Amino acid sequence: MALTSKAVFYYSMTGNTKALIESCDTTGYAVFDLYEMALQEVDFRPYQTILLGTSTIGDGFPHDIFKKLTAQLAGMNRKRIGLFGSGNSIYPRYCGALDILEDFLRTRNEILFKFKFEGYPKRQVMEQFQQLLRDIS
Ligand SMILES: Cc1cc2nc3c(=O)[nH]c(=O)nc-3n(C[C@H](O)[C@H](O)[C@H](O)COP(=O)(O)O)c2cc1C
Repeated sequence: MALTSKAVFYYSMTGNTKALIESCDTTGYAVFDLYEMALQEVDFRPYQTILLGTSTIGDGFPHDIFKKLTAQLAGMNRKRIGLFGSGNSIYPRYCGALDILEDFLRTRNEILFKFKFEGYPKRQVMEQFQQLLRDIS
């Protein structure tokens, strides 16, 4: 697989983050639902551009699966990364999972965007995200 290829890896608890990615035309991207995968099946290495999606739980954290993927995430180097995910602004750390992932990944990789949205994605949110996907070469 070419190193220029693109992939989306996402985890969604109640389907909001999943609904965003499913609303978009993801032609050109390999799309992986982390909920459906065994840990050992997750491999970021073949992809140069990686979109990571997660909602936020706890007190502003990504889902546990990302903790279990720490070694793989730490191994990411010179990737182009986009972060996206749903949250709820009644919590003090709105979509904090994305901030944590950004902090963890930004020194070794290029962060293309961080796209936070509230609850189930509205049409405008879907359109904005679709545009982001189109803008990534
Ligand atoms: C126990 C719990 C903790 C949460 N903590 C946060 C939080 O700290 N920050 C936030 O923005 N949203 C938080 N949320 C809201 C979810 O991220 C939000 O409902 C989101 O839309 C779920 O998206 P998903 O269906 O893609 O998993 C929390 C939800 C639950 C159930």
